[in-house]
Amino acid sequence: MSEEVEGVGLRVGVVGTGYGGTELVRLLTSHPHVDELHLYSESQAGKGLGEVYAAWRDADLPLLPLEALEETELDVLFLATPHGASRELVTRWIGRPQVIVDLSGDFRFRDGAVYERFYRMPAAPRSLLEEAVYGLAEFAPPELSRARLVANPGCFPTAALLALLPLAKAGLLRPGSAIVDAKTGVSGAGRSPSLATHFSEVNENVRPYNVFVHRHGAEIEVYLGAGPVSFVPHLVPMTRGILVTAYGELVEPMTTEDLFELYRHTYAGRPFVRLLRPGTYPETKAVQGSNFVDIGLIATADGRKAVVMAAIDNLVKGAAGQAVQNMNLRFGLPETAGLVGRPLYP
Ligand SMILES: NC(=O)C1=CN([C@@H]2O[C@H](COP(=O)(O)OP(=O)(O)OC[C@H]3O[C@@H](n4cnc5c(N)ncnc54)[C@H](OP(=O)(O)O)[C@@H]3O)[C@@H](O)[C@H]2O)C=CC1
Ligand SMILES: CC(=O)N[C@@H](CCC(=O)OP(=O)(O)O)C(=O)O
Repeated sequence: MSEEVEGVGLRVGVVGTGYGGTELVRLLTSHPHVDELHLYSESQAGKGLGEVYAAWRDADLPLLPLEALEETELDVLFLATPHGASRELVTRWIGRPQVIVDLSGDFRFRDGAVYERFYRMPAAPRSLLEEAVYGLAEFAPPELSRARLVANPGCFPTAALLALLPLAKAGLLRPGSAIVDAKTGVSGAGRSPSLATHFSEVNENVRPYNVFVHRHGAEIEVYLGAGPVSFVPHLVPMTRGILVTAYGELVEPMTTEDLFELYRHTYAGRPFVRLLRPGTYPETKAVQGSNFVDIGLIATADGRKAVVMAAIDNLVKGAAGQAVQNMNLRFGLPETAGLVGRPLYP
């Protein structure tokens, strides 16, 4: 899918050896335009990645302390760190690597007060919030191509916004009518164990959580721009994947075929959006391990409501994959560079 761009070889760093950071390593180690890859870790510095993850036991990937960021010139630094930690790291290192791509929620809201309400911690300095470019890759603004700081979207917002933005941008979604029902795999909660992600709490169980108070509900509302959104996430017993089923009232009646044409037009030429023909619906297994988003849709018989379903891998399109896609767009590389792997199936 991707062609080589002569002469571009990036020096890349990744901070954090959690699930997001390690997924970045998986993608970046086979990226055709990454010349150098440096890994930084707060808790595991001095070890190799293979000591932290058995899957990497044969790899020569040393984990450097964060202070080593001082010593290396980087073109891109990915922060796969929790909110709060990312705020500190960006404040300290902005401008040193040419670009920082942050996977946390710290720079996704321009309005620090909204951030503080949902994340319950102090927001980053206003100048940085205003500078950050929200990297929903398929809708990224032209400023992405010169950004110093990219705020990689949340996993649920990525799926929900890709499902609903074509309608909202066309003025066809009735404000305040959107309902987003979402199911997520457990890796969305990161690698640190907790009671909620304990095997016996998750296995053979499905449960809603953070109903109407999840911070991703606020992120979806801000970037959808179609009034309040009712967002209900559910935890389901799988490792990777998000399936969003979004419902919205239409401002004017539409058929399923009208919807399909609108989405086909909106996503024409976007390599990671697989729009499914009416009558076919997305499933998480068909995107696992890949940067694809599969989108299916249908209108109600009276044409007054749309139901749009989107499936992504939360660790790829919902995190590390989209972060690499943003790096590609930022540096004028083929959008698909390093992201051509097929989904794992079954
Ligand atoms: N998991 C997912 O599906 C998604 C995650 N995200 C976001 O991406 C970020 C990373 O998520 P994920 O990898 O899943 O989380 P994990 O909990 O698996 O990993 C986070 C890593 O951050 C590092 N870290 C923790 N505290 C600090 C600190 N104070 N300073 C520096 N580094 C620190 C640790 O790495 P080390 O031990 O090496 O120090 C830790 O392993 C989070 O902000 C998350 O919200 C976004 C979208 C989807
Ligand atoms: C299963 C699970 O717990 N998922 C996480 C996903 C959040 C996330 O990763 O996103 P941020 O970067 O916005 O923190 C959650 O619902 O909070």
